[in-house]
Amino acid sequence: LSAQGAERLMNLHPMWQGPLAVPGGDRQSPIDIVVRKSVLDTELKPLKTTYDPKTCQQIWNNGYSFLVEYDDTTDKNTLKGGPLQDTFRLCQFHFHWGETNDWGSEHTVDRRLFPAELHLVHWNADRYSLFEEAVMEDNGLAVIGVFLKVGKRHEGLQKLVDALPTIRHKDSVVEFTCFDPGCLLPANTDDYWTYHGSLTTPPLTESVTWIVMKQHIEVSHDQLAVFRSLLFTSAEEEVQKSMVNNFRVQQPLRGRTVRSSFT
Ligand SMILES: NS(=O)(=O)N=C1NCCCN1
Ligand SMILES: [Zn+2]
Repeated sequence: LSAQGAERLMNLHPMWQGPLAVPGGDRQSPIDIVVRKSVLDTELKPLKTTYDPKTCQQIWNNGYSFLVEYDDTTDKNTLKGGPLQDTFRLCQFHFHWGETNDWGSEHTVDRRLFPAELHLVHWNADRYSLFEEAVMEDNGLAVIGVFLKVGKRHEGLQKLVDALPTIRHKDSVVEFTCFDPGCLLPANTDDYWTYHGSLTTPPLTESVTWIVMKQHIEVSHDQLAVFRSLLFTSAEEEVQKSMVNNFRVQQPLRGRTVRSSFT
């Protein structure tokens, strides 16, 4: 097995932590955001999100995280502005978290870890007609990252937390409607860092414009504990493994510049 083969295997392993970048990958994610090395870009515009809660369809456990999926066959849920030239459509959001509140996020800020990180995944609907096409293309995707901190209860999140026990096992799906993903964004969405990177789970393609919010959101300890009650394993498997630490290790910056929309 060549080194490259081993790398590919490593990245495909179910609990792959992908310590290595994708072969030849020089824009992999996640990364540590070194604040004093980020470059202010005054051309960066405010983010413009328009989400329609009625287009929320289902919530399911894919064996690595849980995803809330939206109907992306029309332009009902869009992301524009910020560093983006085109209009992007939301297809799903999901989270990454740790087994304790001491770690769990994928990105870090000056090495600071957060207990969890939300990813809102969008694809470029001006250039492509399906997520699957956009995922392979430069500038095909835009993912908003939001850090979670443990504090007061997040009222908007509770409807989602209440659904998690019904999708404990891998591959379980339930209908999930009327959820506004906008309620998970911080109050201030004008301050963010942005850089060109990749998906942090397979296919790890380098097609993502990352937009990482400076302001975090707060969730309660108990809400986050319910995330950890999910399982990586399906109902059939004998040994049940709790879904925790579903984050990728950080990747080399490879000379990339992280831009900031604020000083
Ligand atoms: N964690 S991530 O970068 O969003 N990775 C993803 N991989 C598959 C499709 C959606 N997102
Ligand atoms: Zn993610």
